Order: sequence, then C-alpha cells, then structure tokens
Amino acid sequence: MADDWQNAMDHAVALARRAGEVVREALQHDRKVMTKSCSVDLVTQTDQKVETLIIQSVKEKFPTHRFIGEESVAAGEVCVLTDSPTWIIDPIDGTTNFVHAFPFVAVSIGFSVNKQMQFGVVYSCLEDKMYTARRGNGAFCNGEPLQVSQQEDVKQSMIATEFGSSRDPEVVDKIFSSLRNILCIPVHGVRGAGTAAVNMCLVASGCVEAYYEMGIHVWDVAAGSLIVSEAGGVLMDVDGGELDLMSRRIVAANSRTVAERLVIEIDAFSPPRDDAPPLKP
Ligand SMILES: O=P(O)(O)O[C@H]1[C@H](O)[C@@H](O)[C@H](O)[C@@H](O)[C@@H]1O
Ligand SMILES: [Mg+2]
Ligand SMILES: [Mg+2]
Repeated sequence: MADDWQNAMDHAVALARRAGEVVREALQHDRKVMTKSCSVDLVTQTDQKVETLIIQSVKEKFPTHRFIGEESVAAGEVCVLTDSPTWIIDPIDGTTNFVHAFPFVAVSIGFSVNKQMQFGVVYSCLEDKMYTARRGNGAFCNGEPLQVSQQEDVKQSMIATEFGSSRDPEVVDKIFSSLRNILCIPVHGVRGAGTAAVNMCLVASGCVEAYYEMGIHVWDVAAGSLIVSEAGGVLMDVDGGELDLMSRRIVAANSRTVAERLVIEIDAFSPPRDDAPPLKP
C-alpha cells in the first residue's frame, strides 16, 4: 500500500503544479468575484475550475478515493472525513489575495487514510514554492528539508494569524482580544500571509514560531498540518487539547512550549464544525 500513497503523492504534486499555472494565467485577466457565506467570503471561477481539474484527474487515476473539496462542499457536497482514502482540497487558499493580486496564493492538497494525514502538498504558486510532506519522511520546500525554529521563548517569537471571513462583531471581538493578549505577552511581531496553508509552511520553514486561527476549515489546514509536524512542529486545539481537523480551530507551532503559552492568551470560540449536519431551513 505504501507505494500506492507515493504514486498518489506524486500525482498530487503534478496536479498542484498544473493548478498553479492556471492560477498564474488567471491573474493576467480580470477576475469575476462571487460570494459564498457572506459578502467577504469570496470565490472565483478559477477556484471552481482548479478544484474540478484536480478532482477529475484524481478520479481517473484513483476511482475509489473520496474527496473533501472547498468548492464542492460550497456546492452542497457533504463534508465528512471517513477512514477511506480521502483527498482534502483547497483549490485556491488565499482567494482574497488572488482577487487583489496580493502575492501569496496556494493550492493545498492533503491526503488522509483512517483519518490520518499521509501526505500534504502546498504549492505557493506565485513564489513557485512547492512544500511537500509524507508521513514519516520529513517535510520539504522545493526538495530542501524543512525544520521548525528552535526558539522556545515566546517573547523572542513571531506569530502568524489571520482575521478570517466572519464579520460577526462577537467573533471579531474574540479575534481582537486574542491578538491583543498575544501582542502584549509581548511577542516580537504578528504577521499573516492571507493563506492558512502558507502560514503553516512558514511555521515549518522556521520563519514564524507559530500560527493559530479560529474559523478555518479542514481544507485550509489538512496538508499544512502534516508539513508542520514532519518539520518537527506540534499541532493542538486552541484550548490546548488534541487537534481535531474538523473543529475549525488550530494552533501549529515549533514546540509544545510556545503552543501552550499561546493557548493561555487565546480567547477561544467554537465555529460550527465542518462535519456538522446542515441546518434545516
Ligand atoms: O477561502 P480561502 O482563501 O480558501 O481560505 C482562507 C479562509 O477563508 C480565511 O478564513 C482564512 O483566514 C485564510 O487564512 C484562509 O486561507
Ligand atoms: Mg482556504
Ligand atoms: Mg480556497
């Protein structure tokens, strides 16, 4: 079976590269912007085109595999992680960046078996950085091994986070109170690339000590979670418990020490789970 997963991973890398070409080409033209859950939750035809390209190609090669894809879920597909081999796809992570030509846009492809990530591929396509990780085999960027930062003093750390796409004032208050608490630890700085997947690759690369966010989805972080852990990092929930990929909350850090220090300062909230049954009309 191990070889099957390697074949699947090689295919994921090739597809991410092809998807990146589509994204770069689309940036040369006007982008028609549509919205999903609210006026700032953006989607474009390129998000949909890239997801279709990836899913169709995988279906031809691995007809028994299942999918969780951001735009398929938006179109009504269920979002349930089973034990079956499952491709977890964010065709464009950083759609808002893409719309504004802000230069961090990623294609994220994770692959899970028995609810455990087997490989993760994040292609930061405007930087031409291909991040990859295979369970037990380390994490890489363009073939070079990745290692998280060794800095365990949070006061000497740089932290990544995002504001997300909720504009519910109660949620925004929690995001700002967490940010305020963390800034005032004090940490060296707080940054955000505008894509969860790239933020996680920055943790894996040692450029930031940690990334946390509440409100993300499984497709934002599935691939990145393996890239972080294979680079020597740790993952946990924002309450310090075990990471649950469907919970829409994550802390990814270089060390347990930094992660646990951040958790003390995070004003946690629980968005509806990715696998929650749809609300009845
Ligand atoms: O919607 P995309 O661009 O796939 O993903 C983004 C999330 O919507 C946003 O909430 C989050 O802050 C950002 O990090 C993520 O990549
Ligand atoms: Mg995303
Ligand atoms: Mg997306």
